[in-house]
Amino acid sequence: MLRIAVPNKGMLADTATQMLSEAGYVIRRDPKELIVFDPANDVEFFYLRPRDIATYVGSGALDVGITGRDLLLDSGSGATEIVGLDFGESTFRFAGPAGRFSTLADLHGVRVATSYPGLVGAYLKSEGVAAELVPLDGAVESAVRLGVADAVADVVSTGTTLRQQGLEVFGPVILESTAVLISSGAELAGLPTFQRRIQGVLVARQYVLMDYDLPSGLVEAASAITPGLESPTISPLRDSDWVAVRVMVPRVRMNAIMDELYELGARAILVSSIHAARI
Ligand SMILES: Nc1ncnc2c1ncn2[C@@H]1O[C@H](COP(=O)(O)OP(=O)(O)OP(=O)(O)O)[C@@H](O)[C@H]1O
Ligand SMILES: O=P(O)(O)OC[C@H]1O[C@H](OP(=O)(O)OP(=O)(O)O)[C@H](O)[C@@H]1O
Ligand SMILES: [Mg+2]
Repeated sequence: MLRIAVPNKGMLADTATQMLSEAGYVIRRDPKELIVFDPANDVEFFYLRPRDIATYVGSGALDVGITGRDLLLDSGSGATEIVGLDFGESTFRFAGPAGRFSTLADLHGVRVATSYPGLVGAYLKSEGVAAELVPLDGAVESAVRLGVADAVADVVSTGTTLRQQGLEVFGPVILESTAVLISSGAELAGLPTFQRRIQGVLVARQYVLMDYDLPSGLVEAASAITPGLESPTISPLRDSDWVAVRVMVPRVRMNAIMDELYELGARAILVSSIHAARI
């Protein structure tokens, strides 16, 4: 049986649970439930703090898990990233009072507050910067105003929290983070199926199905616009001057592609959602 760690709270929890539901797994009905058994799929889900998930998976206590790349690296655990999950994107940055710092080297001998001491310590070491870390549990942006640190290193999403505290980012991006699927490295019988199901959810979210009618002489030009994953499906129409084309296209490009196809001469261009996929 595959044992899977899922965030029980925080920024990643809702989307992670929704992905599992879309992948056909049993999810918890009550936020207080910590362990959910899914006998039909031979898996067990453990709802844990996102910050602890890499530790459980790295130790081999659990087989796979969903967490943030930043949390995985901060943990220093031996778990490995299998695939990015296209949600929970953030950047990890240094920030300080507006105008006070401009480069990484300015951090020499300075106090840096963070709730990611493993990640930040390793980064500063690799860059040869000797700063003093001030480990905090959260809300680190307040540390400068309150005088316990000179700068912070933290997750930045919209940048609103920094701005409200009169701080601005400086220096290089420490990390581009996203939610990731991580594994203990053990080769387990159920793992390939779980991975394919998660991949199927990603594909269903990233792609749409596009159908259009096309003058048969334009197939090559249209295939250049919509090459599909393998190759577009071309079906005959009753009017032999026309064909029907069915193809997967990236959701973010769907409208631009419809415009290009229409200009080329395609008509009756229809888009539908993909509910599940195995690629
Ligand atoms: N706007 C955001 N704010 C905070 N975390 C975000 C944001 N966007 C994405 N994330 C990601 O979510 C994860 C952090 O999740 P979460 O906030 O639940 O953990 P935490 O900060 O350690 O816990 P808590 O806030 O409950 O103390 C990280 O991987 C982070 O990169
Ligand atoms: O750039 P923004 O959109 O403002 O988001 C970034 C903020 O969100 C997170 O805080 P969270 O709510 O997780 O609280 P925490 O600091 O206590 O972890 C993060 O630690 C930043 O403080
Ligand atoms: Mg947080």
